[in-house]
Amino acid sequence: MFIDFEGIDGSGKTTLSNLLAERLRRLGYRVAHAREGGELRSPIARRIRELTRDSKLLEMSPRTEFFLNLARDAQQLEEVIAPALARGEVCISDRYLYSQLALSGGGRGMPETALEPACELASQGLWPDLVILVDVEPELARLRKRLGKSKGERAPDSDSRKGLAGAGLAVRMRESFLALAQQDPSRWLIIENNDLPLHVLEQRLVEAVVARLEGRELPAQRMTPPSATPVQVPTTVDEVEEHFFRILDGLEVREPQLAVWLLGGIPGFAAHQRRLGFLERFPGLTVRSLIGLDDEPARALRELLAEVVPQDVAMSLGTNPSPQAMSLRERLYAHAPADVLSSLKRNDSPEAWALREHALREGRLGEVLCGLAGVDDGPAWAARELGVRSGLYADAARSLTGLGSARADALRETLLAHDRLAVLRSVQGLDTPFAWQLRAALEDKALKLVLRSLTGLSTDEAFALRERGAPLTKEALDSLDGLDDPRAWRLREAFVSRWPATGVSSLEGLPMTEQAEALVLRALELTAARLPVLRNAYRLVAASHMAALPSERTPQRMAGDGAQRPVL
Ligand SMILES: Nc1ncnc2c1ncn2[C@@H]1O[C@H](COP(=O)(O)OP(=O)(O)OP(=O)(O)O)[C@@H](O)[C@H]1O
Ligand SMILES: Cc1cn([C@H]2C[C@H](O)[C@@H](COP(=O)(O)O)O2)c(=O)[nH]c1=O
Repeated sequence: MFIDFEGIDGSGKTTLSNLLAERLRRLGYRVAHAREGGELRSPIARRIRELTRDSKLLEMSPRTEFFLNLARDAQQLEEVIAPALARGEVCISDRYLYSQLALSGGGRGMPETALEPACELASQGLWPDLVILVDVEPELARLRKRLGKSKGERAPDSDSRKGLAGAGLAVRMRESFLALAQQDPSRWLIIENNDLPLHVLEQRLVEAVVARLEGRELPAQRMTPPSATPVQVPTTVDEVEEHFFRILDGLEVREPQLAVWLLGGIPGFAAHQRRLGFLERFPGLTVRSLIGLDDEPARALRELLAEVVPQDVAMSLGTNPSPQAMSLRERLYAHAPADVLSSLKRNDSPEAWALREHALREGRLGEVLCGLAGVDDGPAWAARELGVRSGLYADAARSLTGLGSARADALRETLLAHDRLAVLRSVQGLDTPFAWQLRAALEDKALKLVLRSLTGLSTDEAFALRERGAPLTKEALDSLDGLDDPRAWRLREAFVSRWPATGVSSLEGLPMTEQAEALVLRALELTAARLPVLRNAYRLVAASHMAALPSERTPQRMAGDGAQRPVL
């Protein structure tokens, strides 16, 4: 029997397919997993995969990508899947040709009728007996993936071609997978991976697959969580806090690390109380959740954990340039040099330069460059030039972020030949001819980064680009953070139903006016107050509570962190 796992990135395919293989083996079945632990078994397929992920290959067309992906699946089929089936084994695959239909069809917009014959050819008529669609809300999948990366489970792949089109691609792929499942209900089994602990999903999955292996019928196509009490949605922003912590209580039992992660950047007493509850089990994640916060409890927690998790403490400082943050960095440097140096962006104080000079004497040029964004003095330029001579192109490009001078653009021109995406990232917030030319050249190749580079811009050109991008991906709304322009409001209101969590987070930095409240409540209602939206809503509510406190009690927001919200 051939069992294929499908679903968007981060949906849980690798986790669940590995668990199933293990359980079936323990039950005595002979099982071959074509991608055990996430690694494709065929070396040729692995080489093709590298090609499809290479972020230098921005010109790869959707058709080329489709044929390469087919080649990868055809090779896995011939080298691994077909022989395992011929030996009479149960063969499990983590993605197969359906992924290519969903990516190239739903995701990239190629006509499915044209794709199907090519898939048929690649499959040689061999299609899975059972397809398990691990269905998850894309925002939740993104959160879990980010958390996994922060725990070091996965290598960071910010510079893979994957994801360059923006988070909207996963939303379209999910819709495609669900449509494929609907067209062929006897072959597809849908497992929702939103609210159930892994061990429960695993058990249900094993029972369903064993039923199929024993020739019994599958219970139902959709394995839905048992309906709990009717969903309650906040009807005023004052109810958001209670709802958020109630949902967080449930999550704390199932996925405690995700619960800590969701506290990222939330100010106020209630969130600090929760952090204390997590401190012992997850000190690193807990201190990281202080990003953007500079109140007394945040400072005390950092002091407490400086020796225990120095890297996380350094990260949690963001780019705060306060004297207290600088003196903590001096203590942390010996244990977390890269994170300390990276947190010196826009900081040209003598203390920051003392740290950089120390690092340069230790040969840490690349790490120094990573924290030079926005610094425009002589020593910064000397470091950049040395970086280029040493081949540190991406780091040199990073160091240019926020600089709009002719000198910065001249260096960008040089760096373009080496790393276009790094240069694109460096034009964030710039309204220069160079920045606009680059955006135009890369709009169809790296829409996510192009849209992100608009953060803080309110020109007509920036809004025109956002309007083109908003139907495709949420990053068009991300770049509205803090903008109170009528055009920003029109975009939020038009697209909050498509990108509800981002519609809410784009209100960051704005007062909680009636218009903002209405948008937040609409997003909550549209999504039945699902976690990613509820979490973003609570972050706004908590910030507005802080802003309403009498000024002597108002915890300071981190200076220098105006444009920084935790990447969740
Ligand atoms: N129900 C769950 N509870 C807790 N963590 C989960 C759950 N489902 C998935 N995860 C976590 O989410 C992350 C993504 O899961 P996984 O790697 O299995 O997804 P995937 O679909 O294989 O992703 P990709 O296609 O990107 O490789 C992992 O860190 C995994 O541990
Ligand atoms: C570019 C891109 C691809 N996918 C899908 C389609 C492919 O079959 C697989 C390859 O990825 P994997 O890491 O080897 O599983 O992923 C996608 O989901 N999103 C993308 O941006």
